[in-house]
Amino acid sequence: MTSMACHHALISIQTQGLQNKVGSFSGKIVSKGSMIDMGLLSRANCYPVRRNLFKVHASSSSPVANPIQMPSNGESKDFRKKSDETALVLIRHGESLWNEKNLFTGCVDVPLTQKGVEEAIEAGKRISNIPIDMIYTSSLIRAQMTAMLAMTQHRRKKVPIIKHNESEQAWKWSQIHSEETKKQSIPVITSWQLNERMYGELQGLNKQETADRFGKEKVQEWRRSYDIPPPDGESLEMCADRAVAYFKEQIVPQLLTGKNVMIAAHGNSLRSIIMYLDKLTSQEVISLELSTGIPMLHIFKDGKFFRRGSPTGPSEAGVYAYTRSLALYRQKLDETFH
Ligand SMILES: O=C(O)[C@H](O)COP(=O)(O)O
Repeated sequence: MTSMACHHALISIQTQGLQNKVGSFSGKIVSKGSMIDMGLLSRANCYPVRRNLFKVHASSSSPVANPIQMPSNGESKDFRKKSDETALVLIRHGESLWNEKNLFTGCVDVPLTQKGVEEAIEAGKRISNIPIDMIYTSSLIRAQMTAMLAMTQHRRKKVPIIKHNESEQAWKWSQIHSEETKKQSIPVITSWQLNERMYGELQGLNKQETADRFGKEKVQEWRRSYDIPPPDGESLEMCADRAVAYFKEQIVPQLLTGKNVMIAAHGNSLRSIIMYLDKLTSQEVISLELSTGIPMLHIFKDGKFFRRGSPTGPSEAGVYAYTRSLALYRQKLDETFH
């Protein structure tokens, strides 16, 4: 596959040097999977209090194969046959006001532009036929806006609800006291560990002016290398230490219980997670670029992650025919919501 064709197929991922590692991005060739570190899953949790708060009953999940609740005699009935695969959707937030101004943003909490809002809605259309049972976002508003706006387009029409975990009281005061209403909602867990890499002394500086001042190569090294941190900031490796650890400790257990998960986060926190999922080397991750507002799909099956490319192809069939389970899910949506 030429790099142009790859670029077209995946849009946001620069693939040079990556094809051999992850297989074809056209979706026709199954990509190489990554074994989950099962040892880490059972390791003592770093966030014991939070973990209990986040526990969601497995019965509220929507396995890919038969996920939706079909109305029957005016009542909802679950169609839940255990599926052996779950979907993992990753999405970088839409354009922010500082992306527009070309400023280093990092952990500064900046909202989306109008274009970013539109990108999030467009992303939502592209994943509107993919099951989503849980959403994880960073604690930054641009990722949260993106997740919420994307979900307005989902055909299942469940309501995404932020689980407030800043205190026991906030948690308690935001409880839902109807099992039926709970079934029609999607928990949204916000977590600082998914935040953008902290850009240190670069935060608020113009990217072009910084390159002019320190040299293009130096700035590119700060922005894309694996282990060289920007002044007083986090390297990708440091960002991975918290983002990938959170992914393994909090998100993988949800996938293992059959939950379909969406993560709305940031260029570099997602690069570190994709590096883990696709087993990229520290050299390969240098050329991994994520565009704003482009969703990416992985399938989790038998403890491995399979990249399914980005659901942005010209025809949706090319996207959703990737797996039989996703095709079945879509068929159920067609039958129920048409
Ligand atoms: O934090 C930022 O400035 C951007 O969101 C990501 O920056 P990058 O393109 O340098 O990775």
